[in-house]
Amino acid sequence: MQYEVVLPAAGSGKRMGAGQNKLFLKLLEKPILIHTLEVFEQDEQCTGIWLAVKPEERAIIQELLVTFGISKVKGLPDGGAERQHSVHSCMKEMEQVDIVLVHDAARPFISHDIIANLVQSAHDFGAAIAGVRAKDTMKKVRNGVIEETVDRESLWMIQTPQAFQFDLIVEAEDVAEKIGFLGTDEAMLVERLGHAVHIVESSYENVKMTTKEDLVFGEAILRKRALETL
Ligand SMILES: Nc1ccn([C@@H]2O[C@H](COP(=O)(O)OP(=O)(O)OP(=O)(O)O)[C@@H](O)[C@H]2O)c(=O)n1
Ligand SMILES: C[C@](O)(CO)[C@H](O)COP(=O)(O)O
Repeated sequence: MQYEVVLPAAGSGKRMGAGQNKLFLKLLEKPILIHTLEVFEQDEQCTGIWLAVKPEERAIIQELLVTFGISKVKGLPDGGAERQHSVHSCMKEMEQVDIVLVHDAARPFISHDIIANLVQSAHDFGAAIAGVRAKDTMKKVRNGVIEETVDRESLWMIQTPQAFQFDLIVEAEDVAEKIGFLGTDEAMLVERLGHAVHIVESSYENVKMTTKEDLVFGEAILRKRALETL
């Protein structure tokens, strides 16, 4: 089942502390951004990629697309102050499609089988997001003191891709912009509309490259996968 993907790539990478957009940092000699783009370039079901970028980084990203042979990018709209704004910027330029995925460009390790499950679930139910079950005990903390231990059995660590029927996510983004609601993921915007969002079990390898430690994990995952192909 075909889909288009929105990849927000206009962040500043503050938590990475690299002094640049972390997506340009390399994992085994290839930029994080390219690792992620290649997943969708190589997925036959992906019919288009939309990349939200900082205006001052557009030229360098266009050069990277040519260098690495990424041909599916349909547009590079300006990113916004927040991740949600960057995503919405892409949505405003897209033409109608059935299913659209939103995926952090900082998550290079998503697999085609999980993407396919998300697309099918979004087709069936309207909205579906990737996640993994919490592995650690989770507690609410206030002023440095434990306030509550949350029942771990019902807790999931949410990732991207987040997959939606196009009209649903466009409505959710438009409403959020109109009322000034800011979420940390797209699912929050759809939940606010009262629409059920389904979970699709993902992989613990689908790590978002956020802090320097994640780069170590990332290169280890790449080496592991290289050994598996031998
Ligand atoms: N205004 C923003 C903020 C983030 N992103 C993108 O959204 C994804 C997830 O965001 P995050 O991991 O938080 O990236 P940064 O915002 O760059 O990181 P930080 O919060 O540490 O600055 C990344 O691919 C990032 O490039 C974006 O397109 N526009
Ligand atoms: C969308 C997300 O990846 C789901 O876990 C996460 O909320 C993004 O957070 P960030 O601070 O914008 O990286």
